[in-house]
Amino acid sequence: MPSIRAPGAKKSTTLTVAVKCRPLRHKERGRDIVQVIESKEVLILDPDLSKDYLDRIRNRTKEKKYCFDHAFGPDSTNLEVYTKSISSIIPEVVQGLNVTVFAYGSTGSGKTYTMVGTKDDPGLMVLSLHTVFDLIKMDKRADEFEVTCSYLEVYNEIIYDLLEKSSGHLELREDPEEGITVAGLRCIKVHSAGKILELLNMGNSRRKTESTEVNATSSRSHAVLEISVKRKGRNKYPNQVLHGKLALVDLAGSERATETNNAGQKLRDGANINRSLLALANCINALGKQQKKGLAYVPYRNSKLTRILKDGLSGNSQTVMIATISPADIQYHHTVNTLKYADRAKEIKTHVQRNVGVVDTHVSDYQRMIDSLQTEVCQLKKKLAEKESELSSKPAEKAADDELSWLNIISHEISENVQERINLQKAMSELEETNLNNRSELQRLDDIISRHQAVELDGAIVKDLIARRLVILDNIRENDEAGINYQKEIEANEKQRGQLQGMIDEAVSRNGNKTYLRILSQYRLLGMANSELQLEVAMRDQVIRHQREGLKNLWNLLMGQGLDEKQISHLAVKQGLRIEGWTMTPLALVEKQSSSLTSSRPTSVGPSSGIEEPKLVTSPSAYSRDRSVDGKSNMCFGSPEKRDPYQSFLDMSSHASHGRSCISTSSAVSDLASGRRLVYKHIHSEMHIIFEQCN
Ligand SMILES: Nc1ncnc2c1ncn2[C@@H]1O[C@H](COP(=O)(O)OP(=O)(O)OP(=O)(O)O)[C@@H](O)[C@H]1O
Repeated sequence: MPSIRAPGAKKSTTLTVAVKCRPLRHKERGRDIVQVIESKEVLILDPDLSKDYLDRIRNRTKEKKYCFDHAFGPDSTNLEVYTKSISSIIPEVVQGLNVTVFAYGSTGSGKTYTMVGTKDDPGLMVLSLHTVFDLIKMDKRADEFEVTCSYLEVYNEIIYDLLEKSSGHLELREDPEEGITVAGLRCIKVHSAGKILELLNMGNSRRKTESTEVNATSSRSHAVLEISVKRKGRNKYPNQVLHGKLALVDLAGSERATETNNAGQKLRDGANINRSLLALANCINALGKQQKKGLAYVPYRNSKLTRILKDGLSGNSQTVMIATISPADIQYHHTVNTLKYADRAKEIKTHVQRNVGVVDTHVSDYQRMIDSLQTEVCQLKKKLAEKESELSSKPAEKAADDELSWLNIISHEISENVQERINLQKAMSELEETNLNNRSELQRLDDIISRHQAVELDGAIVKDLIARRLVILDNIRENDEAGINYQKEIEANEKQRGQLQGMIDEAVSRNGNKTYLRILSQYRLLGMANSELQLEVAMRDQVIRHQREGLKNLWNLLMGQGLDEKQISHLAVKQGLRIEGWTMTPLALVEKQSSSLTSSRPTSVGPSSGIEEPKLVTSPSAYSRDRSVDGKSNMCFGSPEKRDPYQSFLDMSSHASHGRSCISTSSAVSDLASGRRLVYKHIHSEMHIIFEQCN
C-alpha cells in the first residue's frame, strides 16, 4: 500500500546564546576588562585606562554592554554552564529531536576547554553524553535503543574522519530527507558513555593542533562529534522509530596573521580557518537579518563548515551557541567581535520537529543502498591507493612513480574542481529560487497595493506595504550581486578545469605507456564517482522536492477544504493509501465511522466550523493566504465554499495515482533505483577495465 506522511508539529525556537569568560592566565600580564552582571549581562571595559570619567559620561569610551540568555564569569565551571544552559534540552535527543551545541570564539578563548574539558572539570561533550546514557538506562525496559557515534574534522576545507586511523578525504552529500550527510563517515555503535569518551579521546589525539603565539595547543580544525539515538517501542508502535541527533561542535579559533606570527602552512591553515569562520559569521548575519527582512539569501555553501552546521543554524535543531571570550585587555577587539556575532545569533530561529521514521519505508532502504555503495567506492579508492603505494616502493619503477604522484595530484584536483562546480551551481539555483520567490511576492504586493490605493483613505496599510516592497527590492538586489559573484567563481572554476584537462591531454600525447593507461583509468573512476554523485544529488533533490511540494499542496488542499483528520483517513483508506504519523489506524477508523461519515458530510467549513487552520505554511499558496492583508484566502485550489471537499480529495488522489504521483513514493524510488543501477553497472565495468590494465 502506498503511504503518505502526516505533517509533524513544528516548533519555532530561537538560538540559546550563552557567553563564557575564561580566567586570566598567568602569562597574560594585562588587565581584566570583562565583568559578568547577574548571570546575563556582559560588560566590556575600555582597554584604554587613560580615559577619564568625563570621557565616559560623554559616551566617548569603547565600553560595551550586551545581554544574553546566560553569562558565566571566570569562576564558573563547565558543569555550571552545562546545568544552566544545556541540560534541559539534552533529553530531547532521546525523544527524537535534534540538538546542536557549538562553541564560538577567538583563538585561546577556551572553546576546547568548554567542549572537551579536563579530568577535574569535564566539558560539555562529556557531560551531555552521560545524560544521554542515563536517560536511555531509565527507558530501556519499554524501548529499544541504538546509539551510534561519529567524529569528523574540517581541516583546510577538507573533511577527515577522526575515528579512522588514516582517513581519506570525505565528501558532503545533500540528502533531502536527512539533510547534509558525509559520505563514507564511520558511525560506530556504542553502548556506554565511556565507549564514546574513549572514541572522543582517540579522535582528539588525531585532531590537527599547532602551537601558535596565542595558544600552545591551538586547534587548527573544526571538530564535530555526532551522537545518533534511534528509539523503537518494544510493544507500543513497534513500526515507529524516533531518531534524535546530538551534534557537539568545537570550532577552530579565528586569528589574525599579524598576531600569530604564522607563516607557510600555518598561514594557509589560518586563512582556511578564517574562511570557514567568515562564512559562518556571514550566515549568522544573514540569518539575523532574515528575521527582519524575510527572504534574504543565506550563503551556507561558501564553506564546508557552514554546510555541516546548516541544520543547527536554521533547520530542524534546537541549538545552543557558547561564545567564549578572554578577559584580557589585549583581546578587546576579538572579544567585542565575538559578542557582536553572539548578539546577532540571538535573533536566529530554528524549527524543531520530531524525527519519526517508519521501519519499513522504501526511502530508508534506498538510503541504506546508497550508503553501502558510497562506502564501497571509498574502499575501492583506498585499495587503488594501496596498490599504487606497493608499486611505487619498487626502485625499478622510480620514473613511473613521479608520473604517478603527479597524476594523483591532478586526479585530486579534478575531483575538487568537480565538487566545487556542483556546489557553485547549486548555490546559483538556490539564489535564483530565492529571488523567484521574492519576485512573486513583489508582484502580489503590487497587486494588493494598487487595490488598497484605490479604496484606502489614510494610506497606513499602503505605507506598510510599500516599506515591505522596499525590503524585498533590497533582497533582490543583494541576491543579484551574490549571483554575479557566484557566476565569476563558476567561470574561474571552468577555467581551472580547462587547464587541468590541458595538462592531462599533453601528458597523454607524450606518453603512451601502460602506467599512463592505468592512471587514466583511475582518473576515469574518479570522474565516474563524481558523475554518480551529481546524478544522485540531482535525481534525489528533484524527485523528493516534487514529492514534498505535492504533499504540502495536498495537505493544504485537504485541510483548507475543511476536512478533519478522521475524514481524511477515511478517504485515504478508500483510495488505498496509508497515512503515516497518525495514531489511529485508518482501517479501524473506517469501521468505526463508516456510518457516521455519510451523515457527517460537512455542509459548512472554514473558521466558523471550528476546524483548525492547517499548520503548513511553506507552499506559495499557504504563504499568500498567511500574509494576505485583505483577509481573503489566496489558495490556488479555490475557496472552500465553492468546492465539495470530498470531490476535491478524490480528484487529487486519482490524479496522484495516474501521471506524476505526488503521493506515492514508490514510483520515484523505482526511478531512482533504475538510474542508480545504470551508474552502478558503469562503475563495475570501469573497475573491470582498471584491474585488467593493472595486471
Ligand atoms: N575556564 C577555564 N578555566 C581554566 N583554564 C581555561 C579555561 N578556559 C580556557 N582555559 C585555558 O586557556 C587555554 C586556551 O584554551 P583552549 O585551548 O580551550 O582555547 P581555544 O579557544 O580552543 O583555542 P584555539 O581556537 O586556538 O584552539 C588553555 O590553556 C586552557 O586550559
